[in-house]
This record gives sequence, C-alpha cells and structure tokens, in this order.
Amino acid sequence: MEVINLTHLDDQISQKPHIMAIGFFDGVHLGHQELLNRAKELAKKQNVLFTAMTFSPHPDEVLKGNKNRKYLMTLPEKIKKMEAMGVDKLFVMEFDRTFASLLPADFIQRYILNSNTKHVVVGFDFTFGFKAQGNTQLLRKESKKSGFGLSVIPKKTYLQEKISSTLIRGLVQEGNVNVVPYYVGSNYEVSVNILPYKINGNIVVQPSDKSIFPRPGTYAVKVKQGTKTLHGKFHQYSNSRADNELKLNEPAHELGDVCSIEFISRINVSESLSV
Ligand SMILES: Cc1cc2nc3c(=O)[nH]c(=O)nc-3n(C[C@H](O)[C@H](O)[C@H](O)COP(=O)(O)O)c2cc1C
Ligand SMILES: Nc1ncnc2c1ncn2[C@@H]1O[C@H](COP(=O)(O)OP(=O)(O)OP(=O)(O)O)[C@@H](O)[C@H]1O
Repeated sequence: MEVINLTHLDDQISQKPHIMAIGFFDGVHLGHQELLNRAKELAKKQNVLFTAMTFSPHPDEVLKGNKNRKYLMTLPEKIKKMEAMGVDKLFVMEFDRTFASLLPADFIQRYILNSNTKHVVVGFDFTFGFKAQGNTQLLRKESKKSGFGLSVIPKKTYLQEKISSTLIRGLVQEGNVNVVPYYVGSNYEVSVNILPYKINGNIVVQPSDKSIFPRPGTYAVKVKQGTKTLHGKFHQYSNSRADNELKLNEPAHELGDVCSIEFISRINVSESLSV
C-alpha cells in the first residue's frame, strides 16, 4: 500500500482512475469495514485502484482546540489496518483551518472530478466541507450531474445502536474490552514501547500518549510480536501514569522494543497482578 501525505495545497490527488472511501475511520470498526469492503469490491470489478482518504489530526483537534484527544488507533496503527483491508493507496490529508474552510463544491471539484475518482463510497452520515455543510444528499446530486458513481453505506448497528468510534472509545475507557469484538470484529489492540527495565519482575510498557487505554485495573491480554503470541495480564495504574506493568504467563526472553497488546477482558480485583 502506498501512503500519500497531502495538504490543502494538493488540489489533485490522482491521475489514475480509482474508487475512494472517505472518512476519519478511528478504530476501523465493522461499519467502516463494510464501507471499505464495498469500495474494494467495486474497484476489483471495475479494475481500478482502491483508495481511501483519511484526515490527520481529527477535525475536533483543529476546530475545537481539543489537543488532548485520544484515539482507538494512532495514525501508524490505522495505516497498518488499511493495508490489511487491501487499500492500494491511502491519502492522509492534513486537516488544518485552511482545509476546513474548503467549500463542499470545491472538495468535489478537486478530489473527485479533477482526480479521476470514478466512484466514492461513504457512510449514511458522512459530512464534509466548510462547517460540515456537505452531506450525502449533496454528493448524490453532484454524482448525477457530473457522472461519478456514489455508494452510501446504510447504518450498521449492534443492539439497535449505531456502531461508532465514539461508542467504542467509551466501551474501552470503561474497561468493557470484552464486548469490543462485537463492534470491531477483533479485540481492542494497542502498540506499546517496552521499557528497558522491570518492576517487581514485570515488563514495563509505555503507550503513545494519543492511545486510549482502559480504566485502571488488571486485564487479561494477548501480547503479539511479529508471529509470536503470548498470554498475560496487564496492569493499568492510573489514567495519568505513563507506564504500565505487563506480566506474561510464559517466559519471553527475546521480547524487543515494541509489541502490541490485545485486551481480552477485565479481571476481578482478587485475581489481579500482585503489584
Ligand atoms: C474539505 C473539508 C472541510 C471540512 N470542514 C469542516 C468544518 O468546517 N467544520 C467541521 O466541523 N467539520 C469539517 N470537516 C470535517 C467533516 O465534517 C468530517 O468530520 C470529515 O469529513 C470526516 O468524516 P467522518 O467524520 O464521517 O469520518 C471538513 C471536512 C472536509 C473534507
Ligand atoms: N455504523 C456505521 N454504518 C455505516 N457507515 C458508517 C458507520 N459508522 C461510520 N460510518 C461511515 O464511515 C465513514 C467514517 O466515519 P467516522 O470516522 O466519522 O466514524 P464514526 O464511527 O461515525 O466516528 P465518530 O463516532 O468519531 O463520529 C463515514 O463515511 C461514515 O458515514
């Protein structure tokens, strides 16, 4: 997969024909996966590239000044997932105030009409352009007028509720990691750095300060490094502390500098790590 970093100065993003999925896609949940899979199928049928456009940082960081915003996935984690979803080219548009002020019609002109975008795939509640004025109705109207294809993915729900990044962020923060697979199709997973010392014989790990972590407590986890998977317990001290302890059930002599932690479930206090 090719990753193309863009700014508002890039007014054309592709010469080759492509089918593009658009959205922020934090956590790449089952709703996002349906959308990306639709774009992938269409691209295969039409023998064109499957592309996705995402934004960095999140519009709220820029427009609401919410600099401490935390994510289900950091950008490198999202890039890895997009590659696994089969995206050929990922456009990462720098979201700044100048880009935010682009009118919906100008967004369509630059990134769809001038960029050989044959078909656009978005969800039912997608918005774009200055003050989020563009929506799927506008895209529908323009697609008929200008002749590009449009697929709008209907709301994907679980227990009658929209599957959303916001809802999943809440589940993780509350420690309800065991239900995340119903919304994402897999466990909540975070990449961490392994620090070069131990505490009480436990491995000490440090997440990115942009990653969401479950509330303090002990969690049953899977630790993945390359093709290796180990099981263990993860202890989260407090939301403000930067390091956390990891106790593996099996010896892991060659654990390197980084690994990813999959959260399976929260463990009762009585079974917790002795720390
Ligand atoms: C060109 C452009 C301009 C945007 N301007 C605004 C804006 O002024 N205010 C706002 O709240 N969101 C703005 N957004 C953010 C969108 O409303 C939306 O959050 C973003 O396109 C990601 O879509 P998604 O949230 O459905 O993933 C803009 C998006 C684009 C593509
Ligand atoms: N449950 C869903 N069903 C269908 N489409 C969805 C669903 N959730 C999001 N989408 C679509 O996926 C794209 C990316 O959406 P976005 O990143 O805003 O996800 P979200 O889960 O709604 O996030 P948030 O909760 O932060 O608003 C958009 O085109 C959106 O319409």
